[in-house]
Amino acid sequence: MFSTSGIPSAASTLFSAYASFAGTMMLVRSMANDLVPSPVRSYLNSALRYLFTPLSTQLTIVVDEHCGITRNQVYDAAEVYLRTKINPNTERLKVGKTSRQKNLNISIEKGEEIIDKFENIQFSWRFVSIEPQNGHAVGEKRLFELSFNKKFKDRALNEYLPFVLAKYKEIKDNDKVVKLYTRDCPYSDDDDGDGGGGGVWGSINLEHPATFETLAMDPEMKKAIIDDLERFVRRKEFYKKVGKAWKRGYLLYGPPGTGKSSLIAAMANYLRFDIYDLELTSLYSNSELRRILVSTTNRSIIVIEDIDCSVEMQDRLMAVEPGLPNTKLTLSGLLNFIDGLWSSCGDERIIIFTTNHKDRIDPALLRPGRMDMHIHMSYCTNQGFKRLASNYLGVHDHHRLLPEIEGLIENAKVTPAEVAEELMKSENADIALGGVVNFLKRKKMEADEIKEEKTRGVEVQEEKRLKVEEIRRKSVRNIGRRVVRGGKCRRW
Ligand SMILES: Nc1ncnc2c1ncn2[C@@H]1O[C@H](COP(=O)(O)OP(=O)(O)OP(=O)(O)O)[C@@H](O)[C@H]1O
Ligand SMILES: [Mg+2]
Repeated sequence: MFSTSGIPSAASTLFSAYASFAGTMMLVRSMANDLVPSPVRSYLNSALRYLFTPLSTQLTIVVDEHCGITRNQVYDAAEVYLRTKINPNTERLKVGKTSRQKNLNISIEKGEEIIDKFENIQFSWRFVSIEPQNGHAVGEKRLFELSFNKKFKDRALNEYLPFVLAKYKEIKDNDKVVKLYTRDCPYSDDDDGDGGGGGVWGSINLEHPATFETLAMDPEMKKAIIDDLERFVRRKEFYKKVGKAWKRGYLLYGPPGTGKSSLIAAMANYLRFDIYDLELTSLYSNSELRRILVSTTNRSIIVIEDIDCSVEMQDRLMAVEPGLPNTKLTLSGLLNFIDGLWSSCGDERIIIFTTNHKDRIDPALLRPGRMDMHIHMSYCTNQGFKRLASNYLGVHDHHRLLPEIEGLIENAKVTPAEVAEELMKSENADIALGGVVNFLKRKKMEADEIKEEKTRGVEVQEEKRLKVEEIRRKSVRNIGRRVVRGGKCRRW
């Protein structure tokens, strides 16, 4: 029937030719499978794929989660950086948070693509997760594929990826929970694997809310401190160039309750540096001192509070170390030791000493070049009071009692801690500020009384002195008379 029309016959010929070609190819393929060894086969396959795929303008860099057994920093950086690039087109996200993280951890889900622009170059990131064949989550391979136009390969490697790494550091620093390390802390919540402080130090999160914003102190002094800190952290290369250890020392002095500890907390919160609270009086040997200092981490503040009291250690005999001469730990010895230690290891260190009595501390500490900045924390000033009133009551410049307080506070010698205590007594600004006025008046009265007593004391002493003088003069006169009476000598 087909042969009568002619055309179907051609189709059938074509069909049978194709069938026989396909059959031959299958035969060849199965023979090749049997005869050609598998590595050669896969090489041939990829070579053929390469020959028949049109040339791509795109380059893809694969960023694996691990480099051998350690984590790949570029992967971690990409993961954190891409969180900031999530846009309305992103369809699936992952969310998580550990107990010690401040913020929610949002990241993209597998298969999602994020487009980023860097100096007009388009970069496309894709998150890929390859599950193991056996269906277990363990052994899952995660990676990012970064694709961009081939001609930007150098810029991607030399500019874009370093930029992503720098952003990662910045984001991590901001998200970091600042810790307070002490030696008597019985436990440590330092389990984030960064090796921070472990061993001889226990830590808790620094929950101190003090910031430069809330600190009541002279605005110029505050600015000078912030500028100094900022200059310090950005001058890594400078310190290297001049051959100085990258460290900074501050001496905070002033009466109790003027904000020395609050300033330290504000500095730590500002820089996101951990604090190591070093209690010198609990130290028993040089080797112990060395061990605890070595176990502090970079980007940290070592604090020695009340140095005038700690320095009773000046003549303290330290335990004799085997093989070493009997050594006393003196303050200057400690300082030299810290200098030496820091010159050889450790970066971005700050050391802070505090004292209530600057006049009582070892001159070694005051020597020029030893502490970079001496900061006087003084009694509450008008400016300081305004800051506290705004912090505690939300009262700014306009309140009927402010002028009266201004008139009283400068001479009252009250500490910010005392003022803060008064301001805490009521949420009602009228009542709280009224309380401050009464408190300042009471303080003034007490001060006047003390002054009066002192003056009275001086007057009484003067009276006594005059009396004694009078008696002495009288007795001399009497002696003179007696002498004259005796005819032995002339009266004068
Ligand atoms: N300058 C200040 N600005 C804001 N609040 C302050 C200031 N000074 C003190 N305070 C308040 O008083 C409390 C005690 O202050 P802080 O412990 O900082 O004083 P200190 O100078 O370290 O005292 P000490 O010499 O006794 O250690 C703080 O928690 C804070 O509430
Ligand atoms: Mg203190």
